[in-house]
Amino acid sequence: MNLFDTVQEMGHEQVLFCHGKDPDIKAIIAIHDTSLGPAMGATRMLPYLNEEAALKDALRLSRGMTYKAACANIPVGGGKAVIIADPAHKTEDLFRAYGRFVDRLQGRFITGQDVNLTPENVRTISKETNYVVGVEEKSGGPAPITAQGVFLGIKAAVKFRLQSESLEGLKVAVQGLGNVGRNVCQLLHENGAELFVTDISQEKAEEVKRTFGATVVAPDEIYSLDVDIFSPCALGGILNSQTLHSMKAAIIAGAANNQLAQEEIHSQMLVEKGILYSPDYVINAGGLINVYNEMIGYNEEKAFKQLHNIYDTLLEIFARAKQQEISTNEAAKQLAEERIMNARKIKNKEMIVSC
Ligand SMILES: NC(=O)c1ccc[n+]([C@@H]2O[C@H](COP(=O)([O-])OP(=O)(O)OC[C@H]3O[C@@H](n4cnc5c(N)ncnc54)[C@H](O)[C@@H]3O)[C@@H](O)[C@H]2O)c1
Ligand SMILES: N[C@@H](Cc1c[nH]c2ccccc12)C(=O)O
Repeated sequence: MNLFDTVQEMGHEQVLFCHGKDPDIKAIIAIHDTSLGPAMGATRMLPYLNEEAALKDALRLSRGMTYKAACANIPVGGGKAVIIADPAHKTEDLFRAYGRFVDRLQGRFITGQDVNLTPENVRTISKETNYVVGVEEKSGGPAPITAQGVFLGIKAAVKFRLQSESLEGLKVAVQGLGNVGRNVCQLLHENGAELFVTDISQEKAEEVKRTFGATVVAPDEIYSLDVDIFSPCALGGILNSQTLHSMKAAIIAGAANNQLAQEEIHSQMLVEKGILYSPDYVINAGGLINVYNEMIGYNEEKAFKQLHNIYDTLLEIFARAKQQEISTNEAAKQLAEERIMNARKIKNKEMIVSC
């Protein structure tokens, strides 16, 4: 990877390589854009195959956070951090060293819990910096609100693609029954949908089968089911040439980040197959809305009002994509970039006035 070319192409403001000897720490903090406000992005910990894979993850996820905040109309920018390590080797020293790196950014980057971090780990990071959210879980953690946002996104897609206000009798395949996926199943079940589910944990799948009458399928069978909606709530990269080839669903709407394996190729493939795709960073903004509201003083009414924007924003994106004959992914990007450009123009005007 040609580092500066990539960073320039993706529009990042700053990428920090954090290294320490004692304790041994390797982390990357990617700040994509702060036009709308400080960069918010949770921290994940993974034993990446190589450093390039870690960097790619941080760059792509941080850009996703910028677009996520812009589409959700939240006045923050996008960032993301990855700690390159095996989660089996967590230590207090490691998280405190990481916290000091975050603190040195003096609020340009605000972080919290993502893949393989626990609320306890985030609490340890917060011993070194105040620029952490979700420590107290004042609002009950982000997953329930993320699931509600996904549910609203599914309803918007059903309205646009199937011209229906109801989910009654629709078949939905849910991949991943973790914190978000299980809540999505509950909301779908309560609204009359028929569930087909999978998880690598047999225990989770059996529990959802018992509780919501779902049909359990093997992990590699979930993509090709004859269903109306596919809701990916587990991993990224699941929309690829192989899975899309056999996909029969009319709608894809789920919580997972970075669903498209290769953005341009696979968003185009979705258009060609006539599948309506709800861009991941639009439909899964509930978690960000939640932590943002925690940061400014949690107000449930306000948070839910912002959450409901997901429904209207998706309808706007679908209509824009149809009108311009572009992918929904491209339409979402356009919307986000317009909002960021407007914010920059206002900032520039304010600077001229105050000069
Ligand atoms: N938690 C949030 O608020 C939030 C917000 C935005 C986006 N997301 C994204 O949504 C997704 C789910 O988040 P979560 O908090 O529910 O995570 P989680 O870890 O609680 O759940 C993920 C589930 O997926 C299952 N899984 C993993 N690999 C699988 C596979 N190959 N096939 C089937 N199931 C598999 C796991 O066993 C687990 O049950 C993630 O991609 C996350 O980045 C979550
Ligand atoms: N990880 C969530 C949002 C989130 C949860 N906790 C956070 C802390 C800081 C910033 C963002 C978050 C997402 O991908 O949308």
